[in-house]
Amino acid sequence: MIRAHTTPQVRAAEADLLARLPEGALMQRAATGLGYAVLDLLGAAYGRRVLLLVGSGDNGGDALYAGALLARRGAQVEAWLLSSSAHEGGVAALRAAGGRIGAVRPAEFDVVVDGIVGIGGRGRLRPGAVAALEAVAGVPVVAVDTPSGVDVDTGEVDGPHVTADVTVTFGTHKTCHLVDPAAQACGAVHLVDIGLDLPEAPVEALQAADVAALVPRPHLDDHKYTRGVVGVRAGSAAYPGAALLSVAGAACGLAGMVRYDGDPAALDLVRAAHPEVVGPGRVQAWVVGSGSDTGAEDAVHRSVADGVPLVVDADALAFAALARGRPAVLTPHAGELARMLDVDRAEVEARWLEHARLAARRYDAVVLLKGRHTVVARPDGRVRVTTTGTPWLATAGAGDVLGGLIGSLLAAGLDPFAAASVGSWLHGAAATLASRHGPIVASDVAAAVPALVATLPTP
Ligand SMILES: NC(=O)C1=CN([C@@H]2O[C@H](COP(=O)(O)OP(=O)(O)OC[C@H]3O[C@@H](n4cnc5c(N)ncnc54)[C@H](O)[C@@H]3O)[C@@H](O)[C@H]2O)[C@@H](O)CC1
Ligand SMILES: Nc1ncnc2c1ncn2[C@@H]1O[C@H](COP(=O)(O)OP(=O)(O)O)[C@@H](O)[C@H]1O
Ligand SMILES: [K+]
Repeated sequence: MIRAHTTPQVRAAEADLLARLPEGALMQRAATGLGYAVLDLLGAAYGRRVLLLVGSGDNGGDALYAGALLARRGAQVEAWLLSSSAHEGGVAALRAAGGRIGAVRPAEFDVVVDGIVGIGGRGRLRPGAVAALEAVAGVPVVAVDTPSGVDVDTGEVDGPHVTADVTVTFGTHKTCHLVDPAAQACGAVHLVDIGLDLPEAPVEALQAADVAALVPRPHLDDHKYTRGVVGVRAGSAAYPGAALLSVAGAACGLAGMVRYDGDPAALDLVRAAHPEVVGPGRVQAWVVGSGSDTGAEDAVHRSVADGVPLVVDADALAFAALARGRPAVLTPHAGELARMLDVDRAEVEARWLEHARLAARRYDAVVLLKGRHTVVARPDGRVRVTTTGTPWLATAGAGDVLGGLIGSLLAAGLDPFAAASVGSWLHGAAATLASRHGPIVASDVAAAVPALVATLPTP
């Protein structure tokens, strides 16, 4: 599991550790990890030209000590001090190692180390920092802890900021490493363990091993009913394809049986494509709404009345309030969530975390906000971010497949938060697997799920 802690949590853990370690030890751990990460990127130190952008705090201190490490290995290191003060020990260490302070000719560097601000950054970057970033545009950047200029604890970006190739963070991940738009500014994120002892994290990202432990697998004595039956109420005369794709997601093999109880107009198509799918009857979970058109309200009513967990997607999201307080997963994209909350789509896309959490609280259900890094929020504020996937997944009908897949996980007994986060992880990873030979369509994603599950590590 990747865990993202808040700045106050990191500060508290740091204070705890600082009290037990010799002075400067923590920064040495951080700077050493940073220095080797820069070395990794450069391939070698000797003769390479490194520019440190140094702010007034400990983030700049990390950059200066890492610069000293690189200078001792033969790199030409220069530090551009962006403030009237800089970490004194770091400045002395860089000088002692042969590094230079000031007199910078920006175009000539192999890498820029962004030590402007980390978790102590407040508000927009100051003009001097913005000018420095403009001067080094085009040079690869390693960000220290966080890309300067992004909001560390929300993932929001409001103004100029660093766009890094690599971000080297310390002790734990922060929200900005997972949640867009800030996550897009991080590049590859590398975590350096500095020994912090941390509490439970409010934001996390499942990894393959976590998914392997959560994904339902049949027991020796299971039969189809004990594995769970998922029912699909999707599709309409206008949108029969949505029925097919929802069923395709539900019929990836993770539940024991799939029932189709949608528009009769789509039934023959469903039967022809999925002969294993049966008609209406008892289910352990419902998937409602994809392409449901005018039948959406009735589908939500009947599914809620059944008392089993449900996935509410697409057209049914307009009636999501009917599922309030039920074990439910609502699966809007940004435009749909904007309508649910009566705000502009741009507002949602600027503040993913805030809006996913707000909707989860307001609808008292798990909300899965679809995007590049999908955000899954529980009413109590806990969040999982999906980091699997590929831009090829932005294809019509992919959301229908996701709804069906999550429904099958609910039917198999996963709670809504687990079903949503595991389903979303599998969906993204299946898209990546399916797209290894090129472009994909939604049904390719469903078709790749079984092969993907086969690659999961044995728990
Ligand atoms: N907390 C921890 O556990 C550890 C922290 N370390 C480093 O320390 C950093 C935090 O250091 P600090 O608390 O000194 O804070 P930072 O160095 O992140 O930033 C604070 C400094 O930047 C200036 N500043 C704030 N907002 C600015 C803005 N918008 N534009 C320009 N300058 C701005 C402030 O005047 C302040 O002096 C971490 O990000 C990490 O790099 C590591 O050395 C080791 C462990
Ligand atoms: N840029 C992107 N990178 C990765 N995944 C994306 C991107 N854009 C969208 N997605 C994913 O693609 C799917 C699109 O679903 P959705 O918007 O519901 O489309 P549809 O309604 O056509 O099915 C979602 O799972 C979403 O997370
Ligand atoms: K930084």
